[in-house]
Amino acid sequence: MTLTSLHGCPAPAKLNLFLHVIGRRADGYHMLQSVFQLIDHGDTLDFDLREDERIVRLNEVPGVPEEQDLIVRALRTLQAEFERRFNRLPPGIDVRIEKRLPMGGGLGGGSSDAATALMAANYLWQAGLTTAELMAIGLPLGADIPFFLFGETAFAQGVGDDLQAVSGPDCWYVVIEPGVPVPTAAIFTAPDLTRNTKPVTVADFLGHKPESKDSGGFGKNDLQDVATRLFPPVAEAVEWLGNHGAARMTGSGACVFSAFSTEQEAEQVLMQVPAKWIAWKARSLTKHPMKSLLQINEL
Ligand SMILES: C[C@@](CO)(OP(=O)(O)O)[C@H](O)COP(=O)(O)OP(=O)(O)OC[C@H]1O[C@@H](n2ccc(N)nc2=O)[C@H](O)[C@@H]1O
Ligand SMILES: Nc1ncnc2c1ncn2[C@@H]1O[C@H](COP(=O)(O)OP(=O)(O)O)[C@@H](O)[C@H]1O
Repeated sequence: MTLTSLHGCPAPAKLNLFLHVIGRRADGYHMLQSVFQLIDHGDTLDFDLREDERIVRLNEVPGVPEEQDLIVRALRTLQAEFERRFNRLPPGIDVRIEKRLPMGGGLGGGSSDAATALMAANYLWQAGLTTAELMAIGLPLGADIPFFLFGETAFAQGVGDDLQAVSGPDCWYVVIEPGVPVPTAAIFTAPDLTRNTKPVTVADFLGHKPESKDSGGFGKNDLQDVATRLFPPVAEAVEWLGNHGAARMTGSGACVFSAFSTEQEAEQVLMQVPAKWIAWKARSLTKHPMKSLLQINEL
C-alpha cells in the first residue's frame, strides 16, 4: 500500500551545548566546533501528495514568503533530483506548517522544517535516497540541515557539516525567547567576534565534568558576547536565567537556555520567568522522532 499523506510530522529544535569559532575560511565562512542537541519542542508539519506536480505551502508564515521558505526550496531540490534519477517528476506536495519555533532564535527552526520535509518526501515518493544523499541536498540550503537529517546528538565541525555521534546529557532545559530575532550574518560580521578559540576534541567534550555548573558543562558560546552587545534583550535573558542556573545562548541567538537534572527543577524556574518573555521546558532527545516514525535505521 502506498501512503499519500504524512500528518503531524515533528521538526524538533536544537540547542548548541557549546559553540566555538576556531577560524575563518577564505570565502569568509567561519569554522566552528559545536555539540548539537535535539530537544522535544518544535514545529509540526503535514504533507499531502497532490494530483499535479506543484509544491505548495498552504499557510502563511510571517516574514517568510513561500518561494523563500526552506521547506519549499528543499522539496523542489529533491523533486529535481528525483527527476534526474528516474526520468519523471514525482507528484507535488501540499505542506501545512504549525510554527512554534521563533525565527532567528538559534533553535534551527527553518533548517529542522526543511530536514523533516526531506525525510517525509523521500518516504512518500519512495525515492530511496540515503541519509548522506539527503544531507548533501540540504547543506547548500542551510548549514544546520545536515545535522537534523543526521538525527542524533552530534559533535560538529567545519561549517557544521562534519558530524560525529556523541552521547549528550539526559536532562531538562528551560529555554527563554528574548523576543528579538538575531540575524546570523550580523553576528559573524562583527569585528569584535572571537575567531581563534583553541580546537577541542570529542574526548575533551566527553571527558568534561557535568557538575561544573555550566549548561552542558563544557566550553562556551563564542557568538554570545557579540549577540548580547548588539541585542540587549538577549543580555537581559542571560542575566535573569543566570541567577537560576548556568545560562547560555544557543547558536547565533537569540534564545537562552539552562540545563536541569529533573523536570521539577526546570518547572520551578519556568514558573518564575517574567511574563514579558515566552519560555518553555524541553527534554533532551537521543534520536530524531522522524527516524522512529519512518523506521529509518541506516546511520
Ligand atoms: C551558527 C549556527 C549554528 O547552528 O547558527 P544558528 O543559525 O543555528 O543560529 C549555524 O551554523 C548558522 O548556519 P546557517 O543558519 O546556515 O547560516 P546562514 O543564515 O546561512 O548564514 C548567514 C551568514 O552568516 C555567516 N556565516 C554562517 C555560518 C558560518 N559557519 N560562518 C559564517 O560566516 C555567513 O556570512 C552567512 O552568509
Ligand atoms: N520554514 C521556515 N521557518 C523559519 N524560518 C525560515 C523558514 N524558511 C526560511 N526561513 C528563514 O530562515 C531564517 C532563520 O530562521 P530559523 O532557522 O528559524 O532561525 P535560526 O537559524 O536562528 O535558528 C528566518 O529568519 C527566515 O528568513
